[in-house]
Amino acid sequence: MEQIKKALNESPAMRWGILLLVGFVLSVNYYFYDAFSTLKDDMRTVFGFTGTDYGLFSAFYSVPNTFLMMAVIGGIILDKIGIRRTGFLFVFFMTIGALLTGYGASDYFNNGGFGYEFMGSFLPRFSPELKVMLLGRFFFGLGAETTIVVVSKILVKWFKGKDLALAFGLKVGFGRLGSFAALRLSPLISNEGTNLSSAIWLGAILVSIGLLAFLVYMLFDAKLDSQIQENTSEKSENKFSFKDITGLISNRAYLYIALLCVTFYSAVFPFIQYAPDFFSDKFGLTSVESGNLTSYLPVGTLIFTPVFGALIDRKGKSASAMIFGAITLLVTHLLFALTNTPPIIPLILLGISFALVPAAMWPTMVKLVDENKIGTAYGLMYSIQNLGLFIFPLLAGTILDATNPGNPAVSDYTATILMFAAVSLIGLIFALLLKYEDKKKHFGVELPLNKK
Ligand SMILES: N[C@@H](Cc1c[nH]cn1)C(=O)NCC(=O)O
Repeated sequence: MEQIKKALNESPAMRWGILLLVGFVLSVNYYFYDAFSTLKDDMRTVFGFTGTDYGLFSAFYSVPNTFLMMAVIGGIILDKIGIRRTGFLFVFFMTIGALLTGYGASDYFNNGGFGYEFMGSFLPRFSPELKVMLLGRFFFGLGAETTIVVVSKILVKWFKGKDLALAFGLKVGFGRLGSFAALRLSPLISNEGTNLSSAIWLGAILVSIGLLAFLVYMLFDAKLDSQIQENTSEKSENKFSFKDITGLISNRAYLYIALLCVTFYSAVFPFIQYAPDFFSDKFGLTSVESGNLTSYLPVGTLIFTPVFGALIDRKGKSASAMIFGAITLLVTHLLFALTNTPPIIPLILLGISFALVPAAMWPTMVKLVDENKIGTAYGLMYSIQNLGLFIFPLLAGTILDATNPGNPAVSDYTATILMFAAVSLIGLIFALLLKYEDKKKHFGVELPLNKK
């Protein structure tokens, strides 16, 4: 009788070790994504960026994923050519993008370094440093989003049926750790703009170390694949068909989750990109104080997303959790916009929402889609989500400039935050529709994820 070897993913120590490794890749990804929010005012004083320039820089992350559909293409490539090759390619893009952004913000470039003259020779409305930073943000976004899809597939591969929601919660936690570090370190290093480019370079170096970590992961992935093939003598052949996409969007439950995803995150991530500036303008805090205050958000979610994930593994109730999280988000923005409640209170509410919805939303996908289509499903969801991550930072910057003419040092954010409240309300409607659809079609969204 042929002996079945114990595969690497059967070992809990290996599984959690892998989570640590790919979690690091996510941490540096989120670090670079969030490294700029506390630098908004420094970029205004050093580079002369307006609210719209900042919004454009923030939004450029999403251009490849929305207009070139790169996250969905990345997901399709992932299902077709596998984790190692796709992961390497997209972590590499993310690294190139981070290095390019650092270059655009560097003193060397801004003192007439390589490419400065050329970048100044077209589109004079945009400064040379903004143009290079936009290019960098473009490549960073192109790589970073598909990297998250790759990491999600890695977790499904190693954890399916074995604390998957907890693993997803911890994955999100690693991302939040990166955001926390960025919110704390960026303003400290930048020191009111005197070391602005060093603050950005630190992020670029961390992303480069993330590329090395992914190379290490690839060794374990190859080993696991060889074991799976030995044990099952199965060859995984995954042909992409457009029916995969049409199949996904004709599944209403999938569509509602994707629409909740775009609305929920559009009311959270773009808000965070402006939160430090909002806190200092509305509550008179310094950039370090407002960065520290904002950083409580990722810290709270770092702890609570895995806790909620573990609960969902055991008790289920994912759709109800998404509804509750969406209501909490709406209340948060209304408190921020219309009251002078001490900001820590709405921030705690935002933390609950920001922990609950991701803990429930991401692992629910295994209830709706087969594992060999999961990359495409996550990729499509990210591409749809990126449309929101493109539109809303820009819209926020435009509303901010329109309601505060003259690029003042202190701005009134009421209209901008009310816009986020309206988006949260739409998200709540999709969460309710998801629960209704699940009740009708019995996908089991409300059931626990762990196998009995
Ligand atoms: N598509 C990402 C966006 C992001 C934020 N920071 C870095 N990337 C996303 O939605 N992540 C899911 C999450 O809950 O963090």
